[in-house]
Amino acid sequence: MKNTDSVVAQPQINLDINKLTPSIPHIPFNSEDGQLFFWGEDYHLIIESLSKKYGDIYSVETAKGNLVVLNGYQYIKEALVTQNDVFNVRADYKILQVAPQKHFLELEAGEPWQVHRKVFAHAMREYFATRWDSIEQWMTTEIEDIAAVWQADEGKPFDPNREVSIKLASFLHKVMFDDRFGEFEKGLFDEKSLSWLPNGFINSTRYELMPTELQEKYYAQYGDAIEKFSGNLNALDQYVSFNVDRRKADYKPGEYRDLCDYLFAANDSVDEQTKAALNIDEKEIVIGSLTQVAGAGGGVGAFAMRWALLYLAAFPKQQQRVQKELDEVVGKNAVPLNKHKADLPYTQAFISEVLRHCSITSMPAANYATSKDTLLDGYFLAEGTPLVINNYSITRDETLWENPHEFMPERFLDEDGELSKKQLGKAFPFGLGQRRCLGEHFGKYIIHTLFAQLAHKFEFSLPEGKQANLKAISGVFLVPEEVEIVAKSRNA
Ligand code: HEM
Repeated sequence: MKNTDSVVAQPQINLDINKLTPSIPHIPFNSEDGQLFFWGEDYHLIIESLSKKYGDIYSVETAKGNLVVLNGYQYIKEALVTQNDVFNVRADYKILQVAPQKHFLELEAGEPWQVHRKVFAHAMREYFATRWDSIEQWMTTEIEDIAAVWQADEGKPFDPNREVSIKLASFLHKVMFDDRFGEFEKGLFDEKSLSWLPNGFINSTRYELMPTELQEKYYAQYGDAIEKFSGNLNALDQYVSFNVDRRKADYKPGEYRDLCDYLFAANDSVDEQTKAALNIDEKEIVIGSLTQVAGAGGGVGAFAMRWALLYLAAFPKQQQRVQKELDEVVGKNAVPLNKHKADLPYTQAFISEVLRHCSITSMPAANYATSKDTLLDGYFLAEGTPLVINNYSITRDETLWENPHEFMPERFLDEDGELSKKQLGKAFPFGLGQRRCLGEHFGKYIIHTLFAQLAHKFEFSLPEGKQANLKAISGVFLVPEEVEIVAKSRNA
């Protein structure tokens, strides 16, 4: 036992760490910049421009307390990687606490998140370990269907979103539920629906952080996006729940037909006591996981493809180089598959540069918060401080990229023309740290395969007399404001 005889009583000193550390540059709500932060349209550009004035860390006054914004690779890396045990929980927004979103893995925190992430990752590993050949065949079939529609409409300007969204959703449906999209599923989603998700989330959080007396005015301006955001999440949830119930009816433990069955098994692998203590159940583990697959894989995958085809049309010389590489490595009449990927450095560099330049994931999918008191570069952040992580700033960080505003696929190649690991290590479209995307490998597969097969089949251009418009609708994901391209079959 410890001898306490010699311990002398120490005088009590109450240190207020808040007073001992420098104060974070602050933007009051009623200042011009505060109003810009809350009411402006291009959120990613606004938070970026404020960082030029206030620095890479600043705070914004809200009706619920201060919100801290982190910009630039150094701050974001220090928070999400070095202090990943502190910057790993979610901010306390009402919009995130209602079903269906409260079941999504990315919105959970603490032990329920850890358990959910572990079993979801395990289920995906088990599923993908044996399915790659079939997956590649399903994907190729869906892309052939896309191509048939575009060939029939050859020469007419179009937005690739419709065919890509529906066929990608159909592919994911096969992965999750072992059959392709039917007319019923197609009817559930309209082609533009997922494009509303990105700004809906930002507008919902800004609405919650406003003083009550201003919320009505805010709603009049942004309510449409907020309603569509919730409506689309509900549609996604209904679609997944309906199919999970259908698969559950004839699920046989030990016989795995699809990813849904692996998730039933994952749910069974967590004992009931643990689930009860953590307040998680089958709704989180099966439906919450599959909603991520459908929403993230389908939504972000289609956004990425819209951008990628737009960049091909806007940069014809670079498009020719992609196609030359595909023809030489794959062959003019063969289909680009996963096995070719390693021999297609320029094609991969082009995709990496699209994701960097369009800054597809300009913010993490949900706002972060701190799990305990901490210091960041000497600044004090109390437990529960809500944060906005400005990933867009990494894609424009001049200390990382030469001429960051220019589109230059070759920046991802080394002097031997191979993909540069060093450059890839500075781009984070799938996030950083403990909460990095769980579907990164699969997400990359989806983007690469769709891109390589479509670029191999078609030459894309802008409609006659039209200038490239690379402007984005702002949100947690950046989506193109408008895409209109023309496709010409390369095999004609
Ligand atoms: C298609 C391209 C995709 C991109 C660009 C992407 C990007 C991201 C990003 C930026 C995050 C947020 C990281 C953070 O909070 O800091 C994220 C989270 C997540 N993504 Fe993806 N994602 C994609 C596809 C997928 C797919 C196909 C799946 C599932 C199969 C998936 C599952 C998840 C999950 C579960 C999380 C939450 C992780 C957590 O909170 O622990 N994603 N993703």
